[in-house]
Amino acid sequence: MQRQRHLVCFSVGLSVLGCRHRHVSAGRYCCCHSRGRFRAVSTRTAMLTGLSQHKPLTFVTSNEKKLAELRAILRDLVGMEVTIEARHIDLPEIQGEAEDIAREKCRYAARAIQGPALVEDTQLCYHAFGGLPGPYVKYFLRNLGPEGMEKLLAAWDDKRATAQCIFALAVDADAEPHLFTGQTLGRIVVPRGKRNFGWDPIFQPDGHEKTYAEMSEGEKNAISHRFRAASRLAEFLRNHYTTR
Ligand SMILES: O=P(O)(O)OP(=O)(O)OP(=O)(O)OC[C@H]1O[C@@H](n2cnc3c(O)ncnc32)[C@H](O)[C@@H]1O
Ligand SMILES: [Mg+2]
Repeated sequence: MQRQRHLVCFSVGLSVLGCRHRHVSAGRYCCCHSRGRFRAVSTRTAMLTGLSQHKPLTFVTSNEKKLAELRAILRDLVGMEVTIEARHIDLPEIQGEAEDIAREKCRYAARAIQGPALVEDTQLCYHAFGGLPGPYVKYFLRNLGPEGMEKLLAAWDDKRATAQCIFALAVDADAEPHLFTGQTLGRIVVPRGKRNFGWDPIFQPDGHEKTYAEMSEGEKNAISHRFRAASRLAEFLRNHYTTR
């Protein structure tokens, strides 16, 4: 079947500002920069993703640091020229497995937006605790602070932890979310470094002498759980929004 080309809005929430033409193969045209946020895709792709010119993708989060990191990762590391506008909606988070929480959060966001929605859920999983606090880390952190979260492991020799990030993307209000997961292994240490983002001061990634909080933004973003998940998300976006 011959694919017809037409313009599809990449997003308003996640809009293309410019284009490095990485997605354009020889002989094909690119319209990324013509109107700022349009690019050519095949009608088959457009139908597949469910995204259309009238349904922009929006990142829904209450966390400004997540937003800042995602923006920097996509721009600096993954090479996607994008700008992201977040919508702050207090999304209900069910109890259960991390994947189910992310999916449900995404369904809720997509229904609230009435269109394509991106959400993210982050977990910090202590190996000694069988993965807890995992998706409930926000509540542990709020009540115990980084010091208390480190002390939780005082009686355990095993200080290992996995930082995990799950992006969930629903291409339409009623679509089943796609998940993109990234993990970074490390250990829980006595807090060191800046105190401006969650549990960063107590997480020291394997192979590094610094905690996340002691690293520069660039250092953390190059190895983080969020970077790994965002790379998979970017791959999906490229595959579904690029000129072929
Ligand atoms: O609105 P949402 O996107 O849900 O934002 P949130 O802050 O509620 O985030 P989560 O539900 O995913 O809870 C994760 C907790 O872990 C914290 N967190 C998330 N990513 C982190 C990172 O990269 N480093 C340190 N702390 C992080 C975050 O501040 C929360 O306290
Ligand atoms: Mg949350």
